Amino acid sequence: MTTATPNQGMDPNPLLMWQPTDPANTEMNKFMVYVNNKHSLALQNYNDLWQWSVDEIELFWSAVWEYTNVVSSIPPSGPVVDGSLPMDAFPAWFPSARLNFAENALWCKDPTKTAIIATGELQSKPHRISYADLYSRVRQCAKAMRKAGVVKGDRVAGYIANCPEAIVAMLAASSIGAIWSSTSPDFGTIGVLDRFSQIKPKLLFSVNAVVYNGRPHDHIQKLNKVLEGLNMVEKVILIPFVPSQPCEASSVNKGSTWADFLATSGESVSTFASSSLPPQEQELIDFEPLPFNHPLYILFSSGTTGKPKCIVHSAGGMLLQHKKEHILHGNLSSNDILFQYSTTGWMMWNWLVSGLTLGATIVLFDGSPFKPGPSALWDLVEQENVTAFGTSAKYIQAIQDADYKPNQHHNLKHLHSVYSTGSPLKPESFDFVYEHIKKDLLLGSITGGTDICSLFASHNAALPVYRGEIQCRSLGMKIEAWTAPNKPVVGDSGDLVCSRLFPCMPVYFWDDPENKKYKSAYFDNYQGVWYHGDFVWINPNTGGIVMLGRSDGTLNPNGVRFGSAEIYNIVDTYTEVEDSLCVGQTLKDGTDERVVLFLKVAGTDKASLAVAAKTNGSATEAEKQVLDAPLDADLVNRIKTHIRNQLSPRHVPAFILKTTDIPYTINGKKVEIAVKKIISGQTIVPSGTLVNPESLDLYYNIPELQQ
Ligand SMILES: CC(=O)CC(=O)SCCNC(=O)CCNC(=O)[C@H](O)C(C)(C)COP(=O)(O)OP(=O)(O)OC[C@H]1O[C@@H](n2cnc3c(N)ncnc32)[C@H](O)[C@@H]1OP(=O)(O)O
Repeated sequence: MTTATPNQGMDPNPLLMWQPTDPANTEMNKFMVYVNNKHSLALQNYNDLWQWSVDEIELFWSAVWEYTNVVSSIPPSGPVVDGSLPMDAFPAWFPSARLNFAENALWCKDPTKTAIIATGELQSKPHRISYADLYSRVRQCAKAMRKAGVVKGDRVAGYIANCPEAIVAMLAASSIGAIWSSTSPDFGTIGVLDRFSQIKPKLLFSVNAVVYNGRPHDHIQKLNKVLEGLNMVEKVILIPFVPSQPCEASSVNKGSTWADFLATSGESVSTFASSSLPPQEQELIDFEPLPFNHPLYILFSSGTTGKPKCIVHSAGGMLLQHKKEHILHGNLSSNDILFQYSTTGWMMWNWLVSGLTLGATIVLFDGSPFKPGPSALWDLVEQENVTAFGTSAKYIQAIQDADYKPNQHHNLKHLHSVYSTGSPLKPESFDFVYEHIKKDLLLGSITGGTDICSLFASHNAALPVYRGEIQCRSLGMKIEAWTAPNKPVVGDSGDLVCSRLFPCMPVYFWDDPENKKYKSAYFDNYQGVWYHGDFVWINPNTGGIVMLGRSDGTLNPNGVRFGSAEIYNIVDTYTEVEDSLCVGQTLKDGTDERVVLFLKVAGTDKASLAVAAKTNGSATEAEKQVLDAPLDADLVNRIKTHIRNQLSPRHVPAFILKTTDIPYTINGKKVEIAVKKIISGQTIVPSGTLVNPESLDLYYNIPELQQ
């Protein structure tokens, strides 16, 4: 466990930015009335409700199941979970129930209603798919998957753009009980192989090309490279995502086009065959009735060592948690049009897809949100009457920096919520949203992560919004700020922990038979209590939350999280580089960071310096010469290009700088957090566990990192 940074500047009396006009009419308050009646309680406010939800987890989650109308082939009976067990016992939830995630996503009462609006950069007009149409496409795709030999538990992967076919394939896989996993086309070969080679997918869905930043990028070449390392894939299904680009099945190994693949279902289909028949009048999908804990998704999170963790999320956990978040916290219903800017590689994509389980319309966008200009997403909000608009703190900052004021150009009358995630939303961005987007809306700063594929602290349509704060701890999530084991604090900063079981905990990590990796990822710091790796501050007055940054080495530039191990795996292949250290530098306003990669070039270690000292005079002179010599520009460019091509453009460090020593602990671990703090402006007292504490001096006041 780590000591929290001091809670400088935290304001226990933040400015009130917005209040709901009719809180009694929100789903949150209606739910409170529902549980009061059902369990003869007298809960008065959100705080009471939250406390009850984390004290009585069995009653709470069972009430969420009923209130949000989960569709199940066998409804739950008997115990919900053994709530007395520690979190790292990973008990089964709702063991008697049987359900299917895809069935829940396709249940919409009005089949003519639009399920998906899909668009993106350089696309002339949005593509619309009704619930009836979605149902028939999922049926065809599921039949084709079964024909291809996909069975329960198989992995089906997407190296895929944010397009309707990704959702069709995901729902088709989950209707069978296969497990879906996706990564976005900006990922390079190693990034994809490090992920998919671990989970061994049977089918791979992909696209011919993507468009980003105003131009098409061919995807086939990258796809073929990836396939060289994925010989377990039996079929690759190629979607003609960019019509102007070639899309030949023969251009990839084991390739089939989307249309040819669907045709193997035996149904006569065209690529976008549309069906207006309601599901009950169509041939029905054969939904597998599955236990609550049956795997739905595999998501990836990379750390400071080794390959990315393959986090397996359950169908029941995702369904119940996302329904709780969308319906109770977001006050969303089937009348809503939900947009979230995301790629298929971020968990917000999974979160968006769950909007289908409410019967809402979801809006997909693929490409740069700034092309052809900063109005791109706002045109969409206006044209499609988007009611809830999800984006990142970084995006809000970017339009603010561009001095783009959406309310001067757009009629946003249908918009009732804006969500922001990825990194903390700074107080000035709250001012910007209320002044230049819309006065009367719920600004939900939300936080959670890939590890839970959902939220720990979130929006709440029944509560006021205070400047700089996340509105509340989410129902059923017993999150606290701990300064030591079992020492929760309020009004002071601490480690973000979650100390009670919740149903969307990962069911397991892939290929981790004794849950060793799983336990060490979350339960090593505080025995049996989920440690999330963030610092947090809880306001005693408002109950709001402020996120204070990572307490581990996770990198988070522009709201895109990844681990330093991915960078080390690349840099380690360079013989010119003896060692490296990759850390984030928190920017002055504390809300974003840039990645800095330090290289210790071969020949600059202490022994070599001593040799140089003999030849050149004093050791310090030799050290000075080595330090003063600039890093070879060609080496820097090669590493940057390598990272860009093999991981993704989003992984490329903002700075690659030279160092002569890298701090290590006596256990042989690179000391990332201390260096991160130093380059972010803090002074560190070296811990006694360092082998070379003097090396930390090299990281103070580095000129390049002062602007
Ligand atoms: C609840 C939770 O806690 C959950 C989460 O956090 S989930 C994660 C949430 N995170 C986010 O939403 C991330 C937010 N950030 C962003 O969306 C983007 O950084 C941004 C839209 C704000 C900025 O966009 P941008 O300026 O275009 O930069 P970015 O999108 O990062 O692109 C970086 C590079 O990748 C390239 N790129 C991106 N996608 C590409 C693709 N598909 N093909 C080729 N290149 C691509 C870009 O061209 C760019 O290249 P250059 O460096 O040559 O310019």
